Amino acid sequence: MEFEPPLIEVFKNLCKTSSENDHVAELINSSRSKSYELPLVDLGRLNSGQLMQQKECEKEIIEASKEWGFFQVVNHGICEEMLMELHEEQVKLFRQPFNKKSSQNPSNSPIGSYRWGNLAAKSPAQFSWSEAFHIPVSSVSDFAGLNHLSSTVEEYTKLISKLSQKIAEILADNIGICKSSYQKLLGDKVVPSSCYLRMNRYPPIPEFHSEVCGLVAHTDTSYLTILHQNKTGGLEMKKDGMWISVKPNPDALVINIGDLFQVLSNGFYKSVTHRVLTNSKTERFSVAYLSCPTTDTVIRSLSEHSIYRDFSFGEFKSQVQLDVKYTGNKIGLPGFLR
Ligand SMILES: O=C(O)CCC(=O)C(=O)O
Ligand SMILES: [Fe+2]
Repeated sequence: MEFEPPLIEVFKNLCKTSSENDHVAELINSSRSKSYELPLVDLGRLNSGQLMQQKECEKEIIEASKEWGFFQVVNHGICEEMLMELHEEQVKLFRQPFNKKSSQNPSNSPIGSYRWGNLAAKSPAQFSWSEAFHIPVSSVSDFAGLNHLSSTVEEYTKLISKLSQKIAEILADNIGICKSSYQKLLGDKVVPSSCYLRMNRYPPIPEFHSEVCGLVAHTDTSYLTILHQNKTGGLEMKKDGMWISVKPNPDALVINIGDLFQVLSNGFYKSVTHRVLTNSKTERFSVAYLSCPTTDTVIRSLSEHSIYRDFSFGEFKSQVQLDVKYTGNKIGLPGFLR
């Protein structure tokens, strides 16, 4: 099929050249993961006009961010029709010929970039059986034009940006970031050119390779990520050393804490490792919105006893890119401890 990236060829080569081939199966162990229900938060209460309900909802968001780093939300203000249209546009986007998709590849392109597999992978265990478009929010409209997508993608991005800001305000307020500091740390710094929409597609994988990840284990380089997943499961998060699968709920969006909120809160909120498993029968789609600041933003906790040294977001991103290039893996926050 002309839309499929040549994942199998690259993966086979990686298997040939890698001595770790025999150990891939150790990494997945998908049959041992548990299917828990993540905390489910009804956001309808935030605008109910009832102070008690609003506070209760905020408390649940804070508790889930602290205990799980992951939660699902319903009554988030994005209607089912829009989510269905978003999905259809996404299918259309990925059904374009591979050559056209990969021509949108330059990583410094302001309009967005296309990734498939993981060309930095040093072993099969580091390979991601997926393709993705990474689009700065400020370029969503140009990107949609270039790929003949409807205005739904832009409308979705506007709504999800607002939702992300609301959740960020609640989390920041709880860790003592007052309105004026919030503006300096997040409000003025989280702008459309620094936030991203990541559209992911996970093609079905031949059964004999089912030990390969759709997306290798990672934490998100963001303040917050809000994810819409289609009905095909596969997302797993790590809790207490166990992989837990995040069952798709058609009414819900998945929110997870990224590395930057973990630093801001000095480890109170958890940026949790997650990954995506592959499926031999059905393809999976997801759209992740990543809220990020401008590269010059200094990331620091307000605590006097911060466990992380101060760093700019640009420095953090560059380090992540270097680590992936040289080791095949993201190291992330452990490299920024004091
Ligand atoms: O597809 C998913 O469920 C997860 C995607 C993800 O973790 C990411 O894009 O960072
Ligand atoms: Fe992620």
